[in-house]
Amino acid sequence: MSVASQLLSNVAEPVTTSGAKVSLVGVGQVGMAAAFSVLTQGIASELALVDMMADKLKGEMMDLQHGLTFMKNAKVTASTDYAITAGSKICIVTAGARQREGESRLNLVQRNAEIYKGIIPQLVKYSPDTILLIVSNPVDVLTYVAWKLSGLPKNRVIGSGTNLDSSRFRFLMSERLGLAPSSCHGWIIGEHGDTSVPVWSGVNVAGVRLREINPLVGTAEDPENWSQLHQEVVQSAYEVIKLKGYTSWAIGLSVATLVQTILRNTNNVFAVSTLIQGEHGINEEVFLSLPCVLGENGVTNIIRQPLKAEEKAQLQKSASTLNEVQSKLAL
Ligand SMILES: NC(=O)c1ccc[n+]([C@@H]2O[C@H](COP(=O)([O-])OP(=O)(O)OC[C@H]3O[C@@H](n4cnc5c(N)ncnc54)[C@H](O)[C@@H]3O)[C@@H](O)[C@H]2O)c1
Ligand SMILES: O=C1N[C@](c2ccsc2)(c2cccc(Oc3ccc(F)cc3)n2)CC(O)=C1Sc1ccccc1Cl
Repeated sequence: MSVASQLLSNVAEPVTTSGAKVSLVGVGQVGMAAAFSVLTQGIASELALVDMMADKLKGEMMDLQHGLTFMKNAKVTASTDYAITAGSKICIVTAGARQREGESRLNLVQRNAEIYKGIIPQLVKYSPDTILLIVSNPVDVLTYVAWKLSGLPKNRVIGSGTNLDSSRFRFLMSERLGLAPSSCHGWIIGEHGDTSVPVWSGVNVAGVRLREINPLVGTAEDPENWSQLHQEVVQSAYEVIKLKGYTSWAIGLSVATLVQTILRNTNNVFAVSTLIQGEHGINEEVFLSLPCVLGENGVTNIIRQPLKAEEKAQLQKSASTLNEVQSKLAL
């Protein structure tokens, strides 16, 4: 008799398909930061990794497995075969090509859309009830591409959107006020990246709107130049790239937080990319970020934020731009 059979007195067969399985495609800088965050916070009971680079994939899996004694236990698997993702509650997609020096966003979109054609149908084949969480850039267009390729309902295809933009904004606000970032509230909406939209009317601490104190906050006439905070959100992205060559920890933590909210059905609100056709006078079939209620069924509600005319105009401009880009894609 084996040691195991002498050691273990069997009572019942263990369940093999865990209830909190998360799959992650793309074990690059962002993917591994997200994987590490999900595991160290004990968010998933099973984590399946997929990538096209077999050696890196196996190495990352082994390295995470070797740390499991220091974490709440989880099953960590990896394969270039999407069958490993079967039964996933959530599939995170960070796979994609990075923007080349001088490459247009449209060209990047087309390259990544092609990559998605090999990923999204496979994920849905093995996990037809999954929620897709898209991170690859340009994230808003690629969330639309994932929605179209997957055939899933709009509530189950979510982009990380301006969740990272908003967390950077809250950190920068906290630095100005000497408060914890979690006590500084501000929402960045619309298109992720350079053209995101800060909703200045809602920026507050403990419900005290900065605009109640200084009505010029967020305007060019503001002597304190609070609008620089949003410029710094964009600048800091470029600065991190210049300093370390990529970004990982903040986006990884933001993805893990979204995953936790969905798996635990906690109905927290985050700025994520969702199909916003019908909101704020937008008629195009585009994904942009608004404050969304997240739970086990994905996006269950969009918060109806009162927006200034200028903020609405910026959203509508982004919607038109994305619609133009999407119309050129062969999906
Ligand atoms: N949404 C956001 O806020 C945000 C923030 C940071 C980065 N990003 C984006 O995340 C993406 C990943 O960034 P990164 O720094 O991790 O890049 P990376 O190059 O380090 O990793 C990408 C990974 O994808 C894999 N991959 C590529 N094609 C694949 C395919 N067809 N199938 C499976 N795997 C494939 C690569 O092998 C690589 O391991 C980029 O598009 C980046 O712009 C988004
Ligand atoms: O922090 C980040 N690192 C990035 C990156 C990561 C690895 S290579 C490039 C990065 C940085 C700067 C510009 C840059 O250009 C793009 C390119 C395509 C695109 F769809 C969005 C931004 N990308 C990806 C990315 O989305 C962020 S967040 C961010 C980016 C710009 C402005 C504001 C924010 Cl919050």
